[in-house]
Amino acid sequence: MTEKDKNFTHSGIGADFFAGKPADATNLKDEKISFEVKDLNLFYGSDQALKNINLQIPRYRVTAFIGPSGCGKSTLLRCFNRMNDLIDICRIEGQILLEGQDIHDKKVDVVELRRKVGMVFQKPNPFPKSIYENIAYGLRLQGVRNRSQLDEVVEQSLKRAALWDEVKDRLKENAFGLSGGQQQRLVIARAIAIQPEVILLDEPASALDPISTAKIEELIYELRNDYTIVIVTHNMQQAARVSYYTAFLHMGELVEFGNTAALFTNPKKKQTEDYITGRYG
Ligand SMILES: Nc1ncnc2c1ncn2[C@@H]1O[C@H](COP(=O)(O)OP(=O)(O)OP(=O)(O)O)[C@@H](O)[C@H]1O
Repeated sequence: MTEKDKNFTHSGIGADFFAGKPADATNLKDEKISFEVKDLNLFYGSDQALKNINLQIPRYRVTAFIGPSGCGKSTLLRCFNRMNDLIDICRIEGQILLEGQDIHDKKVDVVELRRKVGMVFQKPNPFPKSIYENIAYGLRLQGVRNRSQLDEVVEQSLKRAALWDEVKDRLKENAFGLSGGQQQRLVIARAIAIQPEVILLDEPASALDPISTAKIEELIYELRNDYTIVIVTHNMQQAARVSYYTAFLHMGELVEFGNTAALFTNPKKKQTEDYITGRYG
């Protein structure tokens, strides 16, 4: 370990953490891109929360957003499925392209955008329905009535979310009877059931105990090759464990974006280094 690497042990993440992981296995320029953010500025009333963000989110990779409280991580995440549309005082300038299509274009159906870009929040939010109906809900909205088709999707989605074995004998029970960690995996299964391309995770494990957190992290790892995943996290170890790319934000600006191992062991910007070594945040 070099002298510089030793500096990173404050956050518990040093070069050792990444031993064996390829630091620069893939360059961003070689990736297919899901989202492209161009000159994005976002205002809540007269307060600017995001400043001139330019960013690409690689397809079928896990990208983590890290940074101190209030730096704009959740705000940026909510831009990707236009959840900020629901906030009256929010105004956006710039462009966000999903697979080349401007998501603010008049032709874009927001309901369809949110089907393609699913979102999971900090607090699990199952519907007050049975476990089965939570998963079947989105399909029923799409007009699927065929029972065996619904059964199949429910089973596959719950398996994909690593929950099937725990709930297969109680599918008719209310989802509120599940533990917090199980509810969060149920919500992820509900998102998976309608075949999204992207899954946005806003601090998905911060309300969970360590064992449930580990299960969510394992699940993210399992899903990483089939979905573009963007995760907001306060927990740098979590970002280091689950993500392939990391974006560090500070006071509404994107300070640094890069391969996670490289960003944590060899940050290019002083602000990033200060944050990951625990000097502030
Ligand atoms: N609905 C809103 N109305 C007005 N201001 C908001 C709203 N949501 C967020 N903000 C402000 O925008 C800034 C960025 O907030 P945001 O929640 O995106 O940051 P964050 O990095 O996710 O923070 P945290 O880690 O604490 O969740 C903050 O100054 C916050 O007060």
